[in-house]
Amino acid sequence: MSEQLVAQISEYLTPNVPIQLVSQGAEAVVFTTNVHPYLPKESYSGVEDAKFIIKYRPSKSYRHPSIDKSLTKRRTLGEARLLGKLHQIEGLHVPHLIACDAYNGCLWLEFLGENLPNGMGFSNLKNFLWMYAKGGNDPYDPIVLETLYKVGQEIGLLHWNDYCHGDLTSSNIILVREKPGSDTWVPHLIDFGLGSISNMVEDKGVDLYVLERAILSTHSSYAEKYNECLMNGFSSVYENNGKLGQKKLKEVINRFQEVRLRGRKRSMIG
Ligand SMILES: Nc1ncnc2c1ncn2[C@@H]1O[C@H](COP(=O)(O)OP(=O)(O)OP(=O)(O)O)[C@@H](O)[C@H]1O
Repeated sequence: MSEQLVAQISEYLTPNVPIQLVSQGAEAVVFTTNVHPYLPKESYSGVEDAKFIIKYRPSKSYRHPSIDKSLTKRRTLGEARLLGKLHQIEGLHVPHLIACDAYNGCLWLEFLGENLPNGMGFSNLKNFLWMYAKGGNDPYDPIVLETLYKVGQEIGLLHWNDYCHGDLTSSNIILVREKPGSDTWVPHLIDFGLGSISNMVEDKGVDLYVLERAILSTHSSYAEKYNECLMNGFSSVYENNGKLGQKKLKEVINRFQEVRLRGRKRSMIG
């Protein structure tokens, strides 16, 4: 990370907020901190390892300052609003929004997940599947298949409620244990920077295709079964919604197949 960026963030957050870098993407820098943005320390300091996420969109010097300010504000506010709305959908899991400073491009979010055993990395879906594919475990362990089904249900709920993710990779799905020590995982969807309210089957088909490709490219030997479990979970949400659900499911799946076909043609042509 450049010195200029570190200085920009440190000045904004002040030395009272110690931060640790998690990732630096094209648009945002993500940190963890043990400081809550507004609760007094006494109210959570008893909680072991209190941790929060800070997602910061730094200003971009290559953009005109006024365009930069308005883009930063719009994107930060957009993600915060979406998280707020998604949080109200029963059964859907996204991080709690703790605070939003749209003018400075900053979101504070609930920290989700944990480090997987045996140095298998952070508990996102990608690493979780690696753990079962590589770690001498059964890649078709019932825990894996059940977790994938639940991932499909999360996406089904998102789409059924007419929201789309926009960047549905296996790293943007964080798995959280149902209870400490439990082997049951609850998938949470993160990173709604490209998310939208959309009833368009095209957007839904693209979301499904992006995730299918992500699983195919990292877990090719098991991808067929994995994607089947995902789609079973996805379909179950629509099928629980009667005839309308069945009709809409057909539309989404048809479009998903079209998107897949377009993707194949594109990769054949190069
Ligand atoms: N609520 C959270 N709990 C735990 N980790 C998180 C959370 N939000 C983000 N992260 C971590 O930070 C990483 C980047 O976050 P996010 O995808 O939201 O930012 P981004 O800048 O859009 O990233 P990218 O450009 O890589 O897609 C995630 O892959 C995850 O490891």
